[in-house]
Amino acid sequence: MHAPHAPAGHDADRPGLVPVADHLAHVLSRTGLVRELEVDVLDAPGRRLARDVSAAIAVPPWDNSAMDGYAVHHADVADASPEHPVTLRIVADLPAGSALDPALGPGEAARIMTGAPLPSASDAVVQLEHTDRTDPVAPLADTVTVLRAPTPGMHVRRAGEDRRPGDLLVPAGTLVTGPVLAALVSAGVTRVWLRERPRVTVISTGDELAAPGAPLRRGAIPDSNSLLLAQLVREAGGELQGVRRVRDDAAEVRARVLGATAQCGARPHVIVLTGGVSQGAFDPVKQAFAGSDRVRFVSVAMQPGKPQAFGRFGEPPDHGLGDPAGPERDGALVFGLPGNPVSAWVSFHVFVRPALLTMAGAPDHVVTPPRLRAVVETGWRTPGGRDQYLPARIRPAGPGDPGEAGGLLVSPAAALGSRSNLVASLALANGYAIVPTADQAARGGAPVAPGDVVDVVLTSLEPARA
Ligand SMILES: Nc1nc2c(c(=O)[nH]1)N[C@H]1C(S)=C(S)[C@@H](COP(=O)(O)OP(=O)(O)OC[C@H]3O[C@@H](n4cnc5c(N)ncnc54)[C@H](O)[C@@H]3O)O[C@H]1N2
Ligand code: MOO
Repeated sequence: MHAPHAPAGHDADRPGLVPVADHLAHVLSRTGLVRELEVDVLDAPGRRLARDVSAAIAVPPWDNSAMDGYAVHHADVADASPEHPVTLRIVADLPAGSALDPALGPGEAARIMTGAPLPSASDAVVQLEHTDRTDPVAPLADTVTVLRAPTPGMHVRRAGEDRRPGDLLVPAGTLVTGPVLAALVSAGVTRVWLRERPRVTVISTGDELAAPGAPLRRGAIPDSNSLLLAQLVREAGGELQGVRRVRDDAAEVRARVLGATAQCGARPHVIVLTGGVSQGAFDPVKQAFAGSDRVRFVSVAMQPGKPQAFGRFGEPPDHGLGDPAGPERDGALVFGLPGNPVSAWVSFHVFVRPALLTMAGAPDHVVTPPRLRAVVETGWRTPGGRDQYLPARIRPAGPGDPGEAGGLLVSPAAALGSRSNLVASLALANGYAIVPTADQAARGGAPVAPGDVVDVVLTSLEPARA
């Protein structure tokens, strides 16, 4: 595993740039855990476990059969073969769900279905294909002839073989998915301690922004960032507290931020702003926090995503203090992301998502997404002096493709390559490629070329089209 967001090589010509890893470390150092709460296990899906969960009952709960067949005494049939078949008397019929525990004397067997509890007296199951009773729907006969000997314990699933009562079932930090829920209910767990979802307010800024679908006057564009970020928040396990659009007016931006953190009820843990963080004459987010030492503006050594604002501001989030002495006491976590849509998308993945996951108690290996290696299919230019984060189409190599079969291939999502305004092409990205500053320098500024190998991070498990 690579170091989290490997540091950008410090570029001598750009002394003001903060390495990506340093900015991320600063963000995470100011990020605490949200509150934990105990809920019914059926309300758990989609949230993370706050505490380890142990099995309350054995899984499986009792010895049972792994095959449709006949429960036997192993000793009775230890020498059975086609040449020396052994005939047993059938004394019981045990479908799955049967509560019976029939006594089996010597020379006796019970017909048994997959999942039915094994009679206490039995120590092996002969699958029906190894008997003379191969018709699964035939009425129960009086006898069965065993043609092949089972091994001792054959086709028996032992009580507790998966988990015994008290065994660790699922560790803290795990997201409750379908399989996790299946494990919890199978192990008799009825209540679990979860982290609440981090509550997030999204605020987009800009005089040019029109409501999605509204007619566009000259100069206007649809406000896509607020929808982009709202959906990314949901996908990262956050709970949307509100989505707002604000004009390029610093006083209004400040009022909105303060208003969000002061509202009655559940205040947001996080406020994500987009736009207005750069050098423009009307950049309202920058002006809204001017003079505040609580929200700082930095230039991060990444492309896109260079201008970033980050800090804590406003009232602390209520009903949500995981640790009252933790960083939450300093107000909501505030991110000011650049307005260019690709910059906002990359910035969310690199800084905001790790913070949301950390708040929810995700383990480090989840907070830091794995970097995979991919062979470049179509090349692209690099910016130089900043780590490049390129929206990419990533897919497994098939027959006739370059690289090893099953290995990953990567291409730019946009035909125009690495430009932070290409919002329409973002739809094709299922991840991003990372070309560190040092690697760009090592190649003397030459473009990334087909056949090169680069790091990629998947943002979706759905592979790109060939
Ligand atoms: N003189 C300089 N100009 C710029 C610099 C710089 O260093 N010096 N940095 C550039 C970089 S890099 C970026 S990134 C952008 C960041 O700009 P802002 O965060 O201030 O964002 P805006 O100026 O408000 O908008 C930039 C761009 O994005 C569009 N946008 C904004 N909000 C939305 C939205 N909600 N939905 C869709 N599109 C949005 C906006 O229309 C602009 O085209 O600054 C560069 N300039
Ligand atoms: O950093 Mo900007 O985010 O290059 O487009």
